[in-house]
Amino acid sequence: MAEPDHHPAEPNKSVDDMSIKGEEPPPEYIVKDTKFGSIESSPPLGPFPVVDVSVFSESSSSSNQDLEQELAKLRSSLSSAGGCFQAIGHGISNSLLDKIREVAIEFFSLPMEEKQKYARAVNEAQGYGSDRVVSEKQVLDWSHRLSLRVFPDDKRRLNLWPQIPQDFSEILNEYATKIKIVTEILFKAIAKSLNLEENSFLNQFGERSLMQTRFNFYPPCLRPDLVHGVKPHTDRSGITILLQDKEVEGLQIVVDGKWYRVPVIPHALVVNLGDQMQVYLCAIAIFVTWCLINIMSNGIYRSPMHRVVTNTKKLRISVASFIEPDPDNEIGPVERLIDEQRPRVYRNVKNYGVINYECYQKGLVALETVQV
Ligand SMILES: O=C(O)CCC(=O)C(=O)O
Ligand SMILES: [Fe+2]
Repeated sequence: MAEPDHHPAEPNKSVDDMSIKGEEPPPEYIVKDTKFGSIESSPPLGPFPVVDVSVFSESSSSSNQDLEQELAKLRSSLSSAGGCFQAIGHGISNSLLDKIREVAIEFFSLPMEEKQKYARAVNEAQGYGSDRVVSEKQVLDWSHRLSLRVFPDDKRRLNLWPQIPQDFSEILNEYATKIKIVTEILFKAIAKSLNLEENSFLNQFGERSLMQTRFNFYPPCLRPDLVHGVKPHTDRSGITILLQDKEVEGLQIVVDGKWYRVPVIPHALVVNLGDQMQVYLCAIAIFVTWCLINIMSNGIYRSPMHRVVTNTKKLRISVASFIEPDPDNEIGPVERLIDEQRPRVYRNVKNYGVINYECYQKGLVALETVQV
């Protein structure tokens, strides 16, 4: 039966099936528009600093000098140098990081029939499958995802949490709980790096902030030069904490208009800001100019443009956790910070996640569409 007009067709072949059979990517996967730069598997390694976040934790006994040094790295990485850093000293054990990757691979290796039990329904965000199709022109990405809401925990849709491997739910719960703690430490550190009150972001995100964890699977592709694992986008979140594959590279980030590879550091977490933080910080950055000399000289903290490329030989997985405020809250620059000298840059928006997703799937820059 034909799909109704308002649902552009979902892909009829699965990428893992095409990958196993060694099929060339069909036309709907082939990238034609190179507005964001052509696909290169090996651009230079990027200038993404490694930040020891243990110095930010309340129980830390590190010296003031160490704290200032890590805060300086945070500032430079989130403003000019690509909007991303790799966090070590985050307090999550190597064995838990390995376990979450293992259960991801075990799930992905199950027969399609089993995985389909957790299939994403058309027009829903959670579940297993390819990305939702929102436009006839959408170029499809060479990846599958399993997306699950993990917080607030009363909002979990447990029927979409895999039963095989058996310990999947337990490990995800343990991992997500630890990531939440890391996020709280980072929110406080970011506030500190801007000379803001420590709880500024925690208060804005609130007790019931959302956390969505997405397992990304990128099967090998015969023609990595023609497809994206994930097309160029900025994250819709406030902040994203990404566990990369332990061995296989693929993530690239734009710095000053050029693509750079993000190196694999097996037990580090890649941290980047998302659009919702950029909107919020935009107003704050103007408000607190006097204490931001070094940030203002580099622009404000940004949500970086990134993409994933595939390769011919190895499956790549990653586990991304997106933290954002309640979608029913209207977000936007804080009203009292806007006046004639400090004009509004972004309009207020509700449910920004939907705007972000539909824009990037159509090849647009999401934040540009909410500028005034
Ligand atoms: O797989 C990765 O390294 C990044 C994935 C990503 O950008 C995303 O899920 O938003
Ligand atoms: Fe992303």
